[in-house]
Amino acid sequence: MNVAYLGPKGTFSEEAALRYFPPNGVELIMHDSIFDVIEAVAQGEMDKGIVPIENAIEGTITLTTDGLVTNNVWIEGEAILPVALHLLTVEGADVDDIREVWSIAPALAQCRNFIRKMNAKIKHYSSTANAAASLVKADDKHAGAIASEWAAKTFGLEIAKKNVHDFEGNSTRFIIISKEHTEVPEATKSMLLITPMQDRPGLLAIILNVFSSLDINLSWIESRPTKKKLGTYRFFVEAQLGAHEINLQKAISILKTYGHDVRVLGSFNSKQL
Ligand SMILES: O=C(O)C(=O)C[C@]1(C(=O)O)C=C[C@@H](O)C=C1
Repeated sequence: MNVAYLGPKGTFSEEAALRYFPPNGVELIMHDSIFDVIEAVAQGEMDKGIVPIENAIEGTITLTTDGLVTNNVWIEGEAILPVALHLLTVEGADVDDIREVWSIAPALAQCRNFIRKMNAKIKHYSSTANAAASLVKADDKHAGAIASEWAAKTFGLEIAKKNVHDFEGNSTRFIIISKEHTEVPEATKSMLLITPMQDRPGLLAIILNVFSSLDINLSWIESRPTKKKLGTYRFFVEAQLGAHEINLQKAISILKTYGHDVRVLGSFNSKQL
């Protein structure tokens, strides 16, 4: 079995993949972007993929939610990884001389206050590890990369400042995706994508009422623009109930009779890494 993840070597995605999948019989294949991972799974080039969907500080990783809208993949698992971000520099660099901080957007956002205090500019890379690798290549003493301890070791960089994320207890939630709809019979969570038929007063309240009236607890709700007209949205709704449960099926059919489009994106269990 092959598993796609965001590379290069040394990303949090790689760490999550190594901790989630058993070592035997699994080949981890790195990809250049989160979107490439989702697409490779949707097109059947990869058996499975692992991508970040939510961070405790920054919230939703919209690259992933948008990828789920446009690609037909199935969420079969969830894994929560503790995330410690550090400022990495090349040997001999002085933290006081750092003028630029490099990383992937969600990691930069998790250290926003720290970077502001440093008075540094930001530069975007496709992953924390890509920023670290680019720093080694550039050998720039005026730049630092926000990445993991594992990335520091992998690329031979120094940890100039430890734990630079703005709030303690940082973690990122990853989803495990596949092309096939593998039913997990004892799944305790499901993810739905609801595209309302048309806007009307109390639309979201009406949708949420369907779940509360069936005693279904929701653990996550996120709206994303339809990208067709300003002010129109789709809703990602995560329920604490497997897709096989009768109450969830009832909720889906009620929402459909209201005319809303409902896609079940997956049904899964959560794992702490
Ligand atoms: O760049 C990486 O190391 C990733 O695996 C991506 C990513 C993300 O985009 O959220 C994953 C976990 C952390 O939140 C920071 C970066």
